[in-house]
Amino acid sequence: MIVSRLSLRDFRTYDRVQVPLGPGLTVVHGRNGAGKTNLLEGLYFGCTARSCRTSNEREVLRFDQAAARIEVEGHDRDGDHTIAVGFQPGEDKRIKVDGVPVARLLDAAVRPLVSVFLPERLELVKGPPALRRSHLDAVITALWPGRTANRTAYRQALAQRNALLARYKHGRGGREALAAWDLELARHGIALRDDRAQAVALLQDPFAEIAAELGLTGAGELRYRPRTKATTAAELAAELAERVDSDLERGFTGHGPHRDDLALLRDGRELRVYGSQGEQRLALLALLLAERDVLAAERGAPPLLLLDDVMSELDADRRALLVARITAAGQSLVTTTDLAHVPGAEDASVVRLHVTPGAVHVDAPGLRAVDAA
Ligand SMILES: Nc1ncnc2c1ncn2[C@@H]1O[C@H](COP(=O)(O)OP(=O)(O)OP(=O)(O)O)[C@@H](O)[C@H]1O
Repeated sequence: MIVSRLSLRDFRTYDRVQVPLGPGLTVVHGRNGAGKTNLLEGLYFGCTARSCRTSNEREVLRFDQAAARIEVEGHDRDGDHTIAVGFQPGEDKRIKVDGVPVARLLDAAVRPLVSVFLPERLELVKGPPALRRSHLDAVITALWPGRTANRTAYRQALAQRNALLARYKHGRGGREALAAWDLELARHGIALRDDRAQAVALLQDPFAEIAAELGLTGAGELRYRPRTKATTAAELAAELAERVDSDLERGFTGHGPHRDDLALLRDGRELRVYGSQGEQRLALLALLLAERDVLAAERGAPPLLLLDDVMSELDADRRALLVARITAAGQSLVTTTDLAHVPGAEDASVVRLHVTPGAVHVDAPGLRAVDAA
């Protein structure tokens, strides 16, 4: 779905605001603290029913307000669509797609896939492996939605096996039942390992190429680090059986794809450990852009790309390359304090949203003008 309009009510700094989005690039500009990221977050919330900034979603309510409402309008091959999200802390979100209530927005076929770059997301490069694993798994879901069921089955088998291990550790059960779960876990584990390997294989070349283009010095590399060396379910089950004594002692499963990592490297060294802040930012941006290319190739459409404040740390040549790349296909929204930092921002095809606290001035000669405050 291409988003054509975003409406926010009582979301962060916005009382009521309605803004258009361009089919290509939309640039959100304004001084520090004006509310640019709030607008980007509102768009993400409208497409996913989640915040991309905080796990404490209460924070998105405008100060002293009880409820927020976010609406996203757009269109795809099948026609026009509307996604509405009503959020009131303590209650289930009220989500409607084309007027029909749905329990989860992430399963809705019409919603756009969204990829977001925020300074907070540097944790993906710097943080623990679990963050990169779950990011990689989200990419797999976006690439091949049908494969999500295998991951869920793996997680369930792991929870069952861990429950048995914990019971044994506390003297409440034997170890006989474990073998059955080993096979189940191994079967789904090998499939999960294969999916991750396949996704990383698709991402590796674009990641290296884009990292170089954005100015990462040295060779950028994405490397999948599976825990297991097994290539079949039987081999993985055998590995699990070999380690069963230490698992019983610990009370949980210490081996398998739930311990995998995705390494981001520069000249063979981990950016997580050795990368500067600037290098880590470039690597994150390269990863998101590589995913966008791969998704465009596999799914026929790139995700909506939201880039918060990426321009300030790039030199003029890199900015031009980045804008050329993101405007080549798909829809994107970029925030900046300075419009001059986005080459081509003045083009007639670009929608410019000038943000001042609580209000947005729309400059979109190619679209119907909307002024909102
Ligand atoms: N729930 C809320 N209700 C009202 N205002 C809020 C809320 N949450 C944050 N703010 C205000 O939003 C402002 C920050 O907005 P935002 O993060 O969008 O700024 P920005 O334009 O992206 O700035 P920068 O360029 O510095 O990153 C702050 O003044 C903050 O007090």
